[in-house]
Amino acid sequence: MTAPGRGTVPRVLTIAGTDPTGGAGLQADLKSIAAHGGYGMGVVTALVAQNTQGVRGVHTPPVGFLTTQLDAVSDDVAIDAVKIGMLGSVTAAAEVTAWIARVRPPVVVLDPVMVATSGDRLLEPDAEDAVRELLAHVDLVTPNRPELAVILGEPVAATWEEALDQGRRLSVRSGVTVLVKGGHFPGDVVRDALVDATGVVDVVEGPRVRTRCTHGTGCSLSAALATLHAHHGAWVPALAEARAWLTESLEAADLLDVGRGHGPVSHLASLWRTAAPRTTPGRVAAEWWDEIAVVRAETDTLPFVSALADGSLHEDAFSWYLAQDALYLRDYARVLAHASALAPTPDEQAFWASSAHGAIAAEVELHASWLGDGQLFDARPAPTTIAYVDHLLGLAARGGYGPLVAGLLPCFWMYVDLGERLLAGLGPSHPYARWIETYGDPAFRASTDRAIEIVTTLAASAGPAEREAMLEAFRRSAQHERDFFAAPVLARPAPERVRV
Ligand SMILES: Nc1ncnc2c1ncn2[C@@H]1O[C@H](COP(=O)(O)OP(=O)(O)OP(=O)(O)O)[C@@H](O)[C@H]1O
Ligand SMILES: Cc1ncc(CO)c(N)n1
Repeated sequence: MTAPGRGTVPRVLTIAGTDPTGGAGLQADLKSIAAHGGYGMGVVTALVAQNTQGVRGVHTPPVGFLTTQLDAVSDDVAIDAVKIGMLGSVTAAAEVTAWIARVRPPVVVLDPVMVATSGDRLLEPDAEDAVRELLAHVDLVTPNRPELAVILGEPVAATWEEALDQGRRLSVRSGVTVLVKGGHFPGDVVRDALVDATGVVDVVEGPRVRTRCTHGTGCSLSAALATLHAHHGAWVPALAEARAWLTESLEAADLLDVGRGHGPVSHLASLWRTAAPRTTPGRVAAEWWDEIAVVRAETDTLPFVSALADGSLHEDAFSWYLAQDALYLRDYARVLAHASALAPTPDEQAFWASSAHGAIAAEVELHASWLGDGQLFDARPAPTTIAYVDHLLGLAARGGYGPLVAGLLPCFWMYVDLGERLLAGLGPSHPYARWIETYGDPAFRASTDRAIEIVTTLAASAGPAEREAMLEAFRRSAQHERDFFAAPVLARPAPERVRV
């Protein structure tokens, strides 16, 4: 998605009642306007104490204050479109009518709100005439089945054809385009029709979404139409786009899990699906660590790891493991050096270079102190060692810094985690104490934290595809870590070998 240019975001005002649960009224309108790329503004006609189950009360501020709000907007902002929802009272309807006549916004959509989805009245019965008067000043009116009947002073339409006929008559009488809404008719297909005074009828059909969450569909649709008309300059394409959006928003509505009655639609579902989900380095770290929870648990329960922890590990198995680790470290250091070469900042460049140096130093130290005088004990790389190293060299060869450093991370993170836990449970005269102390060391923790910070900061700001590639590299390295620890016991069950 590209950022909109100057002057391309329509400024859309909703004049409506409120819904503190955010599914209908002004709150829903603002979400709908935003979902369609508009800048939403809101003037409150009435404060409604309602939720997904019903209306508890309505507080109407003095009508003079409604005008003060309206003028505050129109005195300052060039308005591109207006949507009018709940008016509540005769005086509010009259005030809004006078303001519209004065300001003459380019596009006005009237959703003649009379009754909430819950069945509660939102318009004083004596205000119906005032709503009819307002009709003369709007471009589109969007009544549902009962509202259409009330405005015409006729019985509620029994069939879709009857509703269309009522829409036609209303349009002829008022000169206003009517959106006849079919949401209240049964059937698997939901139809809406734009009817204009010349008799042209444009029907838009869509599947009926099986959900109880239809609270505020009318509000959201009319706000969407006001915004989309500002984009398209015509009602038919605006309705086609709004209906496709509404279907998607209804389909995702249950996932919101808001309220116990008729829940709201998920206004931003489409954007959430296509935009990269917002995250933070901390969240990435928590998710990725959790992502490898099973691999970590499998590593912890390996015979090699348990025997290392309690010190019962056979010396030969340990030496075999260390020889493999020395072989691993040599190439790991090369890959770290490659990360240093690719690093975007001097700080990261230095970090990976210093880690490369640390890995080589560790290899030299292993040779010197454990494996004896430069002789690797059984020094051919095992399949697990080759597999891990090849994975890392592959990441380096493919050239992407993100997946490469994500692939390097488990070698820090899983080791420090294991080292710290083994160190905490270290008994006296443990044969492998020195090895454990290396990895449980606070300096190694500090390096690990820096590596986590570099990788997760990069992942948090990456697009979805790059982040997934990084996670995949991280996941696969974690599996290689586990397999590396599984190899000594699996490859050489309790070897009774004599050292030469
Ligand atoms: N279950 C559904 N599946 C698909 N579209 C629906 C569904 N329910 C309503 N719609 C659509 O939602 C829009 C509003 O419909 P409806 O006729 O119910 O308006 P409304 O009664 O003014 O809404 P509300 O008072 O709930 O805000 C219409 O475009 C309608 O076709
Ligand atoms: C404020 C307000 N406007 C409209 C509706 C219609 O759903 C509602 N429930 N609340």
